[in-house]
Amino acid sequence: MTEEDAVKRIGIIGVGEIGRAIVAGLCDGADRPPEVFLSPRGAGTVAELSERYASVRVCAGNQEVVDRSEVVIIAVRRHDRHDALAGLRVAGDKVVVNVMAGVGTDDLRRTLATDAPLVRAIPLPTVRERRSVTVTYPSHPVADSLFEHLGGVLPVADEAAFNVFSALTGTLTTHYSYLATLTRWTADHGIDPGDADRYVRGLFQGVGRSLGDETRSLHQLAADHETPKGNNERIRTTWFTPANAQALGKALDDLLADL
Ligand SMILES: NC(=O)C1=CN([C@@H]2O[C@H](COP(=O)(O)OP(=O)(O)OC[C@H]3O[C@@H](n4cnc5c(N)ncnc54)[C@H](OP(=O)(O)O)[C@@H]3O)[C@@H](O)[C@H]2O)C=CC1
Repeated sequence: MTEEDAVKRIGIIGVGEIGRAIVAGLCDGADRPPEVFLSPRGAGTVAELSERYASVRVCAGNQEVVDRSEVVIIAVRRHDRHDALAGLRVAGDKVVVNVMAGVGTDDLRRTLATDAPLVRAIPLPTVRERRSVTVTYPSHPVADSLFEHLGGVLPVADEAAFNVFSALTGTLTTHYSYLATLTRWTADHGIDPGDADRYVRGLFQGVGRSLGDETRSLHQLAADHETPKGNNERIRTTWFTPANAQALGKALDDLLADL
């Protein structure tokens, strides 16, 4: 994205975990950060962000966020959306980016009663370091260039495809819990919990790094880490059985049906 293309005024309604990560991604170390306008809820967080970044300002209310911005990012929790948004006036020349999981475009259009383009997006917390590949639908040049700047953008063809990616992001904390379970098992066998924690983190940081090697498929990476009849093959085939894989697929299907 060139400086000329860059969105210059970005509003965020709902400044919690993901809102704060987006602000950091936009402003941290940026030569010419955009002006960012924040909704006032979460007074401690927004005050801290406006102190840390000169281009960030806290607005008196959500309508002011909309009025000052070219792009408005909606990042409240799903069940807070009516309180946060009902009655706002959103002119047709704004672009609204909806990052709320499980809130479709039709639903948001009813709440906002606007003709403005509405774009759904799935930013991940790594937008903070400008390393999230953000899925968007529908593709919109302004929203796509915003997320391109935050680590990359993956526009998809329809809302059904968007929901498939959205379901995938629901597996993240399971992954952390899997690692915590390995650590607990290690400590249960008499290993110092600090050593267990450090070792498990190190093991899987190695996995994270090898995922960066896109010349090898995921199956190839697995095969490269596995000795025939070795320990990895044993755990994979005795624990991650076809029934286990099927149960994971079913949990994802059930989630998808609710999105
Ligand atoms: N966390 C993540 O990794 C991701 C989250 N999302 C989506 O982003 C949304 C927010 O998630 P997350 O950041 O985790 O949630 P948080 O609870 O951390 O943040 C939500 C923020 O919205 C604020 N808020 C509530 N009501 C209003 C209102 N009426 N006007 C303005 N702000 C309001 C809350 O303030 P208060 O604390 O005072 O209630 C809080 O600061 C969710 O819909 C989620 O699905 C999407 C992608 C990734």
